[in-house]
Amino acid sequence: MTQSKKGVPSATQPDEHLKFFAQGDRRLEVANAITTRAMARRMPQLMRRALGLGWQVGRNSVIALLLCEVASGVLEAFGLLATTGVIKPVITSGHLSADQLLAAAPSLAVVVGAIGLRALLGIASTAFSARLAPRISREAELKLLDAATHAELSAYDNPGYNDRWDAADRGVEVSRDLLTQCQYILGAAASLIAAFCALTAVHPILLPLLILAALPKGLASVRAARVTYIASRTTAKDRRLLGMLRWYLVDKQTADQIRSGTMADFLIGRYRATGQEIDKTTDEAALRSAKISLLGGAAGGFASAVVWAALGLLVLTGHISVAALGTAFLALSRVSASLDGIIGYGAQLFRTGMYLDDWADFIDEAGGHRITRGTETPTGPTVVRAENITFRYPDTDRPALDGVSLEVRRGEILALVGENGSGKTTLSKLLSALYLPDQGMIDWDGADTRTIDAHAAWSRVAVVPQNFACWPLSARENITLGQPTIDGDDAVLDAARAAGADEVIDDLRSGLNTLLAREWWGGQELSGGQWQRIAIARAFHRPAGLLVLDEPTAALDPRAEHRIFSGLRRHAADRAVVLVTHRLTNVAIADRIVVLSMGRVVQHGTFAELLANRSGLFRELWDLQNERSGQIPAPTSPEHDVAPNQHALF
Ligand SMILES: Nc1ncnc2c1ncn2[C@@H]1O[C@H](COP(=O)(O)OP(=O)(O)OP(=O)(O)O)[C@@H](O)[C@H]1O
Repeated sequence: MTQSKKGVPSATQPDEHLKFFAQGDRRLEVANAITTRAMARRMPQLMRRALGLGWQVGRNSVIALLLCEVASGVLEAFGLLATTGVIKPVITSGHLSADQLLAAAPSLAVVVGAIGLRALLGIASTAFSARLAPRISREAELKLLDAATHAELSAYDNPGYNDRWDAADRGVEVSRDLLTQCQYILGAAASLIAAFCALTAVHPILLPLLILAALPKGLASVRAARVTYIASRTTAKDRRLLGMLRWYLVDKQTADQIRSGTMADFLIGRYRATGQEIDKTTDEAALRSAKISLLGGAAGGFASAVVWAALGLLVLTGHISVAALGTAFLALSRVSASLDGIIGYGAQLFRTGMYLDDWADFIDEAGGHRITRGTETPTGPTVVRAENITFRYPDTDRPALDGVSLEVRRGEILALVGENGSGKTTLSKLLSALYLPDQGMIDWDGADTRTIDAHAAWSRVAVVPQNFACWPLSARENITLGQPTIDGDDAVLDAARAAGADEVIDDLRSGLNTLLAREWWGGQELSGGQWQRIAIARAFHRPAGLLVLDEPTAALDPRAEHRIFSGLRRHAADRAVVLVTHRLTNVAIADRIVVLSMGRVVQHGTFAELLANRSGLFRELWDLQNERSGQIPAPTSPEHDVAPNQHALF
């Protein structure tokens, strides 16, 4: 909500509505600048791209497909030229005798044979293209997934990124049409060339006349395709919003809150309103397209009339025979159908091409965020140091971190403490090389994380994030993350024990082999705390130099929490540990504590030092957290006795 004063919304300013936001939609600008000439120039490039993609997934099928189309064109030319030979004996005498039929038989055989063979070739090329299309689509999808996983994590914070991803994803969807469209265009082009040859044989003037006749319709189809593409791009954000609303409405995670909060009608109302906005845009585009097509059709009809008039004139003036007129008639209808095919499928191909450009751009630069760090392979890390770092999320008013410096070494536990939004999670992501600072440097054993190979760096980090993933995999794979273990299950069970996940695994019907996904056939579901134990075991199992625990015990019961923290020191022996938590009793285990406020370090020291500083933020938070323990009624029986220092802790 827009604020007139800090935290106070202005009555005159409207509520902000959920709307995906993308700065400067580059593709829309490109679409607006598209001309028919540009489209015509683009066609061969798109055909090359289609065949190139096909080549990667099945070169034999591509060769077979091309041969089928060429052979089909050649057969068509022969068939058309043979038509004159069929008509001539019939119309020269005005009646049909057995001799005339016999004279026409060879030409007739060519015509019939050509038709039959072409039908067979058509079936074969459809089969080849059906074989290639899904493979092309999968290949395109795999390339996109590869690019997305090679984008910087910060890409997701960038408003334009999701939009580019969506456009690229649409490119994958349409990629399966690419080859079919090319196949139809190639087929139509082969037909056209055959008909051109036949027409030129009848009279050369017919050729330019035909091209002229085809132009208006062609121009109109191109413009209509552009209008449709622009509408599709304009509504992309709203369509994404629909997808998200659908997810919130039906997903298991929100299902209970949709019901208990009686949210369904409200969200469905939003869905309906957004759908209506999309409809409005697409209706306008459909109307514009129809108008353009109508104009193109009218102009094309007039141009065709001119061609037919010219043909009549040629017959009347004796420039072509009546038999040749028959061939011309067939060739002309073939030319018209072929041109329709080329233009229609060409326009579709062009639209597909625009989506594929989005896809190709994304693959080239991972939505503008391809990881381009250095290639240094990290050791350790033994010492992780933040040197005067500043970090700001895109389009935010103030930096999430401002001039932060700290250090954590192997064998040490460093705790990050502070109020909500003070920058703890952001800092932990920078320390683990998931983000890069805008200014300053994160240094791993003397190497700037900007110069370290990102994937190599992440393989040395173990993270338990606040929102950890519950992978629909077996319990073992959930701990090993599907990565091979050299010492079988021993290390997995060790990590599980340290995280208290051994009790969870013992209760599973097939132990480590149990699939942890209820909604998947046969899977078992865990409670929030049980999942958290698995997530901690996952981090403990990873052979990492840096262990980051962000609120690792938020869902754990006191016994499980106690077990984690009492065992943490053992894990810190050969790791640098960064612990983020609001439960200040837990940070007593840390060697040093850094207190953050509004992205800045406001205090640092040991637990005892910070507690002793009565005017510091840490002490204030500590007192607030423990204030209510003084209000707990004193125990009335000896078995409920609590040690004095436990009041302070719990
Ligand atoms: N993806 C993001 N895009 C924009 N701003 C963000 C993003 N993530 C965090 N912020 C902002 O950065 C600041 C620091 O957030 P961070 O999550 O690091 O705080 P935190 O101290 O971990 O908070 P908490 O205790 O609530 O987990 C906050 O002001 C937050 O609004």
